[in-house]
Amino acid sequence: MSLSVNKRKITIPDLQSQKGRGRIVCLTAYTTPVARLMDPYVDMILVGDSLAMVAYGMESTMKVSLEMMIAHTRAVVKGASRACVIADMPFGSYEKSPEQAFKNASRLLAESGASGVKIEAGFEMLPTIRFLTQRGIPVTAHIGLLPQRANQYGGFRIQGRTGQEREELVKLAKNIEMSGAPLVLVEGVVESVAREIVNSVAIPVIGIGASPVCDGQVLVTDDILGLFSDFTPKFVKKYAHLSEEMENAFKNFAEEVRSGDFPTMEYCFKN
Ligand SMILES: Nc1nc(=O)c2c([nH]1)NC[C@@H]1CN(c3ccc(C(=O)N[C@@H](CCC(=O)O)C(=O)O)cc3)CN21
Ligand SMILES: CC(C)C(=O)C(=O)O
Ligand SMILES: [Mg+2]
Repeated sequence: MSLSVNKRKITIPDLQSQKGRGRIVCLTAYTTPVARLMDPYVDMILVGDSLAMVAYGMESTMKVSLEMMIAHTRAVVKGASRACVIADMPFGSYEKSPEQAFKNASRLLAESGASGVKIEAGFEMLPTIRFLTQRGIPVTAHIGLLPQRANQYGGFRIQGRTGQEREELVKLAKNIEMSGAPLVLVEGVVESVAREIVNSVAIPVIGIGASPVCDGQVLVTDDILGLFSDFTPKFVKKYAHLSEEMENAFKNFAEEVRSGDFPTMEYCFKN
């Protein structure tokens, strides 16, 4: 059954109840109007640090500040009356220690009204996941392809292709569950590894480029709308081509202003 029949606010436990049932629907949003439009149709809205590349023209997700994440998450919370809002912790705001993570995650939640945070995690983040979840902050752990570590991998590289990577990812997912995380998000892994992860944990696994075996799917909204095209990952399906529509609108406006066709009297005040 879909959570979409619910009228009330979807909570993290509601999402957890979907393990092995319907699929959790998630998209990113960074602004109030976009959150408001998707709210009736999605279970979860992720305020991703992808906003660095999608909304600020930065070349990586590494330059987003906590202040930017707070401002955008607050805007999204305003537009989300039923979807569960989760915010990415920015690079540098949580890796140093569980205490640093708690300080910044609690600020992000308190100042935005989001329901939980997401961090990019390897084994070294397990104590932090435990520290936060034991203190009232539900942490979604993002594993697999970690965009905040692109410098280390030498780009956005699909994970789980070697036997060792595969074993480590499955072990990591199990440890994340044991550390108290309510959800795990898996990005850019081969199908067989995603399947093993989904079957190894009792918490929902939300996938991006991680095959249909996952308990939920997330994509970057600007990608599915055909608004962002600096690059298009193989896992993106375009559901609209808004760039073309916007370009047409800009071109037509410019032409009409230059020709004098806009504004006509119907757009003018008269006394
Ligand atoms: N607009 C946008 N969409 C995203 O999905 C996204 C972001 N931004 N920014 C942060 C990360 C970066 N992501 C990416 C970016 C590129 C590939 C990509 O091009 N992957 C190659 C495969 C490379 C390999 O085989 O190792 C591909 O062909 O899809 C994947 C994920 C996902 N995230
Ligand atoms: C791609 C998703 C999972 C994300 O982390 C983001 O949008 O920043
Ligand atoms: Mg992110």
